Amino acid sequence: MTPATLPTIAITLGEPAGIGVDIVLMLARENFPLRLVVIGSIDLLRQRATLLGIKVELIAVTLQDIIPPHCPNQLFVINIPLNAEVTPGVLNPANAEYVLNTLRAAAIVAVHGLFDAIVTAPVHKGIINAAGVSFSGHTEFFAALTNTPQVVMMLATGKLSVALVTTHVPLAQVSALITPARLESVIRVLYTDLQRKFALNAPRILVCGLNPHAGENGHLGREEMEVIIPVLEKCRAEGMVLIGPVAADTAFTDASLTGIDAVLAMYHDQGLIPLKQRGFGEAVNITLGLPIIRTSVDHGTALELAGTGQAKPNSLRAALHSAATMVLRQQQKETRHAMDTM
Ligand SMILES: NC(=O)C1=CN([C@@H]2O[C@H](COP(=O)(O)OP(=O)(O)OC[C@H]3O[C@@H](n4cnc5c(N)ncnc54)[C@H](O)[C@@H]3O)[C@@H](O)[C@H]2O)C=CC1
Ligand SMILES: NCC(=O)COP(=O)(O)O
Repeated sequence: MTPATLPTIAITLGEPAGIGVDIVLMLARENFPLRLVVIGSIDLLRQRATLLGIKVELIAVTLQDIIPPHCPNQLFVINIPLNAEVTPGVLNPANAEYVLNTLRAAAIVAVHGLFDAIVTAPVHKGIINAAGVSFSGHTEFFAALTNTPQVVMMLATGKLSVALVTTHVPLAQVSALITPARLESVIRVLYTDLQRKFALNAPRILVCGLNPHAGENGHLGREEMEVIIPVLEKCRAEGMVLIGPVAADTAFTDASLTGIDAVLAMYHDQGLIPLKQRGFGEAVNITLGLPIIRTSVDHGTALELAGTGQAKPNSLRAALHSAATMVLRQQQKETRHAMDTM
């Protein structure tokens, strides 16, 4: 990779009272072949760096600037001003708009192709809602900003990738949300992006049932018979390899996962408990279906660790690596396509 082809990646700092700022500063000390631009408050970075004893040169840039390859202990920053002073660990609804502004800026630069990908540090969904803005997550926020009708949340660690049919919704609403239309479009996005972004020609997807024992032939719930099985049959008829619906309680055993590229879980905790059990702190959250590349950490704001130096940057490092890999894969595909059409 020559410096000219190094991906440019934007990182948003997330909730200012959380560990997002800390782990970005920690990662800045490392060496990696990328161009990095932080989107967030330069004052906040300066204050937290002092608190953590991290020596870092912070350089304010604009969208017109060319970003050089990353050098350890240096960060280029698109400054988004805070609305209020920040005390690590203490949430303040006054800064919710600041957080949303960082996400809006990141989406704009990615959609317009100024940067190749977005990596997000964690936000606090509760405080944004407390500030009066209905917000269920980056996934849904970026879907709305980019007018994307169907996005899919997928977390990956090592060989396990888990995608979700429903994301941040109350458990009581899950069954009603598992409609044939939604399930089919989630499967199509997952299948297409496993091919496009992960270079899997014929992905093998293991689909969980919703009910205990995948409904036990309708005796323990009817969603499998009425929704899941018909949709899987329709998609299989097009050649997709879809295994299931399988009982979710044994879907994540090593035997069950052999030869599987991704598991499709029906709801958040069905998929993310086993995923985080395997690799919490090392996994990556990827939004499939977006017109931009977006990855994130697998953890939250960990308010109690902010400013202590105890937060680990491993998941953020993995999220950067994963975004860069997807960018390079896309660049190679575009180059091949250009050569084919010459
Ligand atoms: N990508 C995102 O924006 C995400 C945001 N969240 C938000 O974060 C907030 C807090 O969520 P919680 O359920 O408490 O989860 P959490 O992930 O913040 O904390 C769970 C446990 O893991 C520890 N932990 C988390 N990240 C760590 C790190 N990098 N290094 C060392 N230890 C770490 C925490 O100290 C805590 O004990 C919520 O508002 C939630 O919505 C949660 C997950 C992802
Ligand atoms: N459980 C994953 C999570 O909360 C992160 O969601 P998002 O902010 O990436 O949509």
